[in-house]
Amino acid sequence: MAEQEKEATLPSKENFSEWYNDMLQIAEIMDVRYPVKGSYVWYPFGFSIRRNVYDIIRGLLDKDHQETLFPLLIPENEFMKEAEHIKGFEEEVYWVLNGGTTPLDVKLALRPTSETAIYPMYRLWVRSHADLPLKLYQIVNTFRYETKHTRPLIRLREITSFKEAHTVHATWDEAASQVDEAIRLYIEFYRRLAIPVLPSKRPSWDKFPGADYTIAVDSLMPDGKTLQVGTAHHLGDNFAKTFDIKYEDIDGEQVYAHQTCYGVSERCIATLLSTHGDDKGLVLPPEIAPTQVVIIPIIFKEPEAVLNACNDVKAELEAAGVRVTIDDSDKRPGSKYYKWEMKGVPLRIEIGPRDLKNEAAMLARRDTGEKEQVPLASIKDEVLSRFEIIQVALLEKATAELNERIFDCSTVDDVKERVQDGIALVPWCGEEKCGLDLDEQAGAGILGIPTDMDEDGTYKCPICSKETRTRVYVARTY
Ligand SMILES: Nc1ncnc2c1ncn2[C@@H]1O[C@H](COS(=O)(=O)NC(=O)[C@@H](N)CS)[C@@H](O)[C@H]1O
Repeated sequence: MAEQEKEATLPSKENFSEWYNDMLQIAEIMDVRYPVKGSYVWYPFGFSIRRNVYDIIRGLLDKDHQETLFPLLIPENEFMKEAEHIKGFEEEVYWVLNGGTTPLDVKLALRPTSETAIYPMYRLWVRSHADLPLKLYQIVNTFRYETKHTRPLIRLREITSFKEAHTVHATWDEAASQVDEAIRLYIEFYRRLAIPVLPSKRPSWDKFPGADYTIAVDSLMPDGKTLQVGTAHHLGDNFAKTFDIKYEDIDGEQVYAHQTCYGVSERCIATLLSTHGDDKGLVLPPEIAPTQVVIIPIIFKEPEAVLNACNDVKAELEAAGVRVTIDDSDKRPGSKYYKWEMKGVPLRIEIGPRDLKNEAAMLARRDTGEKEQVPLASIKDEVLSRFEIIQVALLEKATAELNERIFDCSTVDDVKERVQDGIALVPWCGEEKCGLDLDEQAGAGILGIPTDMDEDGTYKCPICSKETRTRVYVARTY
């Protein structure tokens, strides 16, 4: 990529929307200039972040799932089988009508999600209870003709990094346990990105088309809006009945299976970059960072000795598995600091002639800016221990920021005010009408009922004043 001619500066993160757009370009994450609305191009640097992030979710899934790959094109007759599902996607699905100049005899859908591609095959694969549970996932591109405002990493028409898992179980309860397991996996996945997320059960009008219920995890973006960064759906036996997915149980009876599906997209990267970034650019958790350490030689005399010391440190860190580079370009140190801070490199090591004399090096943390001189003899341990410290510090900081922006509210006016900054926790009687009225009056919708919160109080619905023991998250959303 052409180096930035002059050092483009980011707007303040206070102006999140502008910061976000400029960050994607200046830090070389995604190039938004591709001539198809809702389709964007990964820069190699952004793609290496994506690879590190998706290696984490693969590692978590591979413990008891198998990765696979299904076709992109779905024949109309299969896509149109499950009524609820169609209703949910008919406005979003792209169709292929021709092969070259030949009209196709069967229209083909570009998968918006892959239930109707996978389940006809599950019908062939699932025969006996011994085949269950079946737990597969794939990481593919999917296509949704989004009519709302498209946004890189957040709302795409071509979702480039759609991780979708599809599981088959013998009973409704086993599928329900799998949904809970999926949410636990997502919470762990986001913990590894140092991102706190809020799990909640979506209201019935917001569940996945064709599902019995949906549990989602949401993150809070710097502008006070929440982002749905993962969902898990209990599909009951709805799709099994539609696609005839049955198994022979131990009594020899044919029984419809129960299923789940759960998905994450590149929104996980949107929240990673947005939550930890600052006015100088990205701040990356060490496990994700394509470059974890950059070594800057401070050369104004004894260049040989300084560069030798830098190479020795690089070799020692590489031997310990650290992703490290030396920036020995002829730029002045300040512009080097700018570049690597923009790319979110967690640690910078500065080595100059004075450091050599003291057999030490200067270690600078990207997340706090803290600089400390450390002995060259223990540089490897100093670096590795700081990776742990940075990971914990980023998660603690993001968790504190989230908790400060969840507000107990009892009136509509409270909600209206508080959702400008974050998430309102609001009593709800459970009636859809009250939920929709609240959305209309407060300008923010019900996210869902927290699944990790024990309620022991009684409250009054702010719309109808009915007594209730249930409270819901309410927020402005992407
Ligand atoms: N247009 C989009 N751009 C980016 N991410 C999206 C988009 N639409 C949905 N997502 C993300 O993809 C996740 C899964 O999508 S979904 O519709 O909720 N669920 C499914 O499609 C199910 N088949 C589980 S994979 C959502 O939670 C959301 O985080």
